[in-house]
Amino acid sequence: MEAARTSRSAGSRIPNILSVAGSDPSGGAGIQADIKSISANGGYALAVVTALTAQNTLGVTGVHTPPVEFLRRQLDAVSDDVALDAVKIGMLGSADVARCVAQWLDDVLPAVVVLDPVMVATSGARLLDDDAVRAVVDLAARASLVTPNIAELAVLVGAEPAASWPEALHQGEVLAALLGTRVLVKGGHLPGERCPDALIPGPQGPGEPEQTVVVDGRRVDTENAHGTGCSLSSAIATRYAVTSDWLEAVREAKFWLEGALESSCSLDVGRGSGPVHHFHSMPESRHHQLFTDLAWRDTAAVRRDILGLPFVAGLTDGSLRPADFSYYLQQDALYLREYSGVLARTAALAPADDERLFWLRAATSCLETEAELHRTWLTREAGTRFGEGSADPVTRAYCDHLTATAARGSYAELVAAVLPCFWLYAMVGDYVQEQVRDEGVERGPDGVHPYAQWIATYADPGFAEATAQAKRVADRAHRCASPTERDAMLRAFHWSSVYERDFFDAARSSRMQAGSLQAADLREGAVLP
Ligand SMILES: Nc1ncnc2c1ncn2[C@@H]1O[C@H](COP(=O)(O)OP(=O)(O)OP(=O)(O)O)[C@@H](O)[C@H]1O
Ligand SMILES: Cc1ncc(COP(=O)(O)O)c(N)n1
Repeated sequence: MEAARTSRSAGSRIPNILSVAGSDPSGGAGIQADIKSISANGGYALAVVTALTAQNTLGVTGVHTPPVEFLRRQLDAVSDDVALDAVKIGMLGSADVARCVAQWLDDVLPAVVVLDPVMVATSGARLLDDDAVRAVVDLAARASLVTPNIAELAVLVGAEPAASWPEALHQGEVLAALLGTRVLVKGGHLPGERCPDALIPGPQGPGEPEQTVVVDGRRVDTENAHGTGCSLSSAIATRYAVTSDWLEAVREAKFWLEGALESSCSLDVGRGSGPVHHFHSMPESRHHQLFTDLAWRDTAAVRRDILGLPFVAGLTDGSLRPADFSYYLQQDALYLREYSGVLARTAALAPADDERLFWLRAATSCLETEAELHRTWLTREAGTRFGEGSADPVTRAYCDHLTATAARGSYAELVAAVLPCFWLYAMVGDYVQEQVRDEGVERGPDGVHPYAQWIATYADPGFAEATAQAKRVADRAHRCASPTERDAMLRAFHWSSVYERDFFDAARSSRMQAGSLQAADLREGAVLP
């Protein structure tokens, strides 16, 4: 039964998928699994409850079935208002319930119906009365796809459970012919290293595979298979509503379920057969993201500012005034002295030897390698010595921020505060080097780029490796940090990034300030100091 009522508008809208199923309060099967599966597969989940079970991962201790009149009310409430792209049916429980749902299907004629003929829970509890099988078969004839497991397949065709895959396929073909609809035979309960399913076509229609297609799959070694049938059928209904292709829907749903089974180990729910992790491939919540991803995203605007600074353009095409570069280097030399002290403090707080060594090396190299560049340039070009002069307001503020964090913050916060000095320099170094290479920009009078040595220092693979290591340490610290500490890390990273930006621009702003001061004072006829 295809067609009749279709939803308001096809296309890119998120499809509405209704689950009509029993409730599993432990969340692994039934309507709870369906809602997660539909959501994880890109649908909007609606849910009508056929029965309430009292169950957990160990078993079912009770079933309560509300009056069928109320079931019909729930069904009508949904279908009177919402255009349904697909309906997935799970636990029916009794013949009355099955008949009620069948009647509603006849009245509403949903475009797509996937029936998972739930009969027995993994734990062994019966979820369908003995006398209800006939009513389920009647209902199944109205479905677009039926997805029985090995035991359910046997009951539906009135045979013993298949002991082999070929036998299961044969029973699937018998059922498809009996019902006149598609059947998905599931290999989950058969032994073997593989876990194949097979889509057996119903009556031929356009786009319908003519023959049975086996969709092979790996068997995941896990005890957590509670609710796989519910999750699979909901996923297929959703993916079909998106793709309009049964085979594609089965392939996508099975691939997704394999991941959910694999990731079930990241959950810790109950002592029995646990649930699968429905949201294994969804972007993790902000709480579970890497610090470096969060921090990088949060400071995108600051980085845009940095790459747009005249200082960076001047470094790239060599047009940066040597006086501005000397100013910058002089401030940087003052900064590096304090920064190396802060790195040494970071080392002192480090929880493990490898991290301690890393920060100590960074503190040393900061004074040795980087300072060398400053020494050479400053002596040659500016006639001053490394660390001479006084800190301007930006340098002062940046150093105060770092030393305050070193004095009062946790290790994680301090790591976040020192990280931008690695990361943003590596970024600028790479950016400038790439531009110089790609655009063949101006060289100095001797054919050499005037700032080649600076560029080489920060675009150096060794510096890139140190930056990568600092990022790994920050992510590790973030994983162990409390929520308050995590917020503090983001704030510390943000402020250091802002200071980095202002630092690159400090020579120009101090010149502009002096210039505007001069202009204003001249206008007023004042005498400059
Ligand atoms: N260990 C496993 N590894 C990989 N796939 C599995 C595994 N167990 C089941 N599956 C898959 O899960 C889906 C459900 O299969 P299964 O035969 O277990 O249905 P079911 O018995 O109706 O499920 P449920 O356990 O929810 O009752 C099928 O696609 C099957 O291939
Ligand atoms: C409400 C409800 N519906 C379906 C199942 C079958 O799932 P499983 O076979 O994994 O126990 C269940 N246990 N509970």
